[in-house]
Amino acid sequence: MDVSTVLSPLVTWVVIIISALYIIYRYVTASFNYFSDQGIPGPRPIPIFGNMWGIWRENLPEHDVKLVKKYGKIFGYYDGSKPNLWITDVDLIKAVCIKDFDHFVDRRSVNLTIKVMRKWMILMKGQGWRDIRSSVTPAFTPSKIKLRRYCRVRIENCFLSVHFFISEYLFTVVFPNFLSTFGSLGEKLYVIDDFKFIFRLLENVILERSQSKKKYNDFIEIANESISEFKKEIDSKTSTLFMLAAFDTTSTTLTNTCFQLARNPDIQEKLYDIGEVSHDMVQDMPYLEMVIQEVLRLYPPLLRVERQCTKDYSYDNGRIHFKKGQLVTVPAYALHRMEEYYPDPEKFDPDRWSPENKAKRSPYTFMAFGLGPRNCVGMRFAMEEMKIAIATMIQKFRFFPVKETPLRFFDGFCILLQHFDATVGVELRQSIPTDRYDLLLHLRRRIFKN
Ligand code: HEM
Repeated sequence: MDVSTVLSPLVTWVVIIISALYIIYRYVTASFNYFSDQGIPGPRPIPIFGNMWGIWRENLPEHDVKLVKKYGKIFGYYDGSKPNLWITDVDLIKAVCIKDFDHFVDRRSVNLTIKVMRKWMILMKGQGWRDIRSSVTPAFTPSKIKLRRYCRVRIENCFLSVHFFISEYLFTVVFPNFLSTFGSLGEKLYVIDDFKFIFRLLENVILERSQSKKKYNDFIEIANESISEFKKEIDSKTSTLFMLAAFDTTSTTLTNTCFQLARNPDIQEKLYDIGEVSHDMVQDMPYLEMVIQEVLRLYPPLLRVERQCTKDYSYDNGRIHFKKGQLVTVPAYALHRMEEYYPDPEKFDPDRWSPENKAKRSPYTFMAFGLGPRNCVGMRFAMEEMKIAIATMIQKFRFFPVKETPLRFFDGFCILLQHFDATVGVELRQSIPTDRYDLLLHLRRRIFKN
């Protein structure tokens, strides 16, 4: 047999395969010179995963701190193949979130077809977001909040938390079109049991309330009122976001506050001296507010604040270009731990928030509630709710550290801070006839279902 007749189909196949691999390689790495062309530093990306390979093994808060330390205040990162500029430079943060917000209206596209989630305000875009934001905002003005007496924050509520999905979320970041392409499979991945529990709970509460005339004055009512005032086609599922945004963030912050108070008895006693609280008093509790702000600085429940460029933009006389579709990340957790902005950053020090000390710092160094027109709509509500909860707890209980106290957060890709294990000692302040009565709150968090 003629060797050339055998070789030529083989050679043809080898050439086809190599060419195909080369084309795929070029396709998946096409965006990888986006930042280097602009002279912006950053970690080297790899095909398909960009800079996210192995991130599921990392502890995300620590990962973000390391990156910022290594690459500085402005650097390029790739979520899969998508360019994402990380910024901790206060002028650029201000430009993106406030001054030139018009170019950065949206958050990342998740392309959800899942009915229950696609109307979440946090995921909405452009005009749809503007419409719902302007209808919801009036429900959170100080006068409206004042009308609501939500002292019914029960201790179990404080510690309710949704175990946010790690692998599922990572998947949608690297492959953003997956959910829209594989609708029902996406739904199965995303809507985990914890979510279903919350959805069902909320639906039942709303149904029950619709059948009674009783006023509850809590955030479920806020969400529902503002949504029903909104004339467009919005269903009650929108309020599931309020429930998640409100429960998870506030419960995490209350847990973290208990920890810091346990470790800092002087600060705890200073809060106790404030005495009984009422709604009106809570407005004027500067020290309590300083304590909560310091807790939020050390542990911002949302580790990263994100924007997507919605219109091409150029910054600093064209030094940095943002193309439509590009992502921008403000790594809040890492920003809050930058020595330059917060000296001795690991130290819990509420005095950083005294008016004099605050005035020495740029306001754009604090991102716990985000910034600008797209910041947290529930910020005032959350602050008041937490102030009342903490002041009420401190009057009744004293927190103290126990052996297993180290506060740890889950490893893996989850931009919500999730406790791995949180144990704190609690004793009743009132003297009880027999002896001191010690309670141990064991707040064990499990990512894996039992
Ligand atoms: C400790 C409590 C809370 C923290 C730390 C927190 C933090 C945040 C952050 C960082 C954002 C993103 C902001 C940005 O991108 O600039 C956000 C958005 C949001 N938060 Fe909160 N939040 C808290 C409580 C609440 C509460 C109580 C509610 C509702 C009652 C709420 C509702 C929302 C909504 C609807 C958005 C999306 C806003 C939009 O896209 O326009 N949050 N929150």
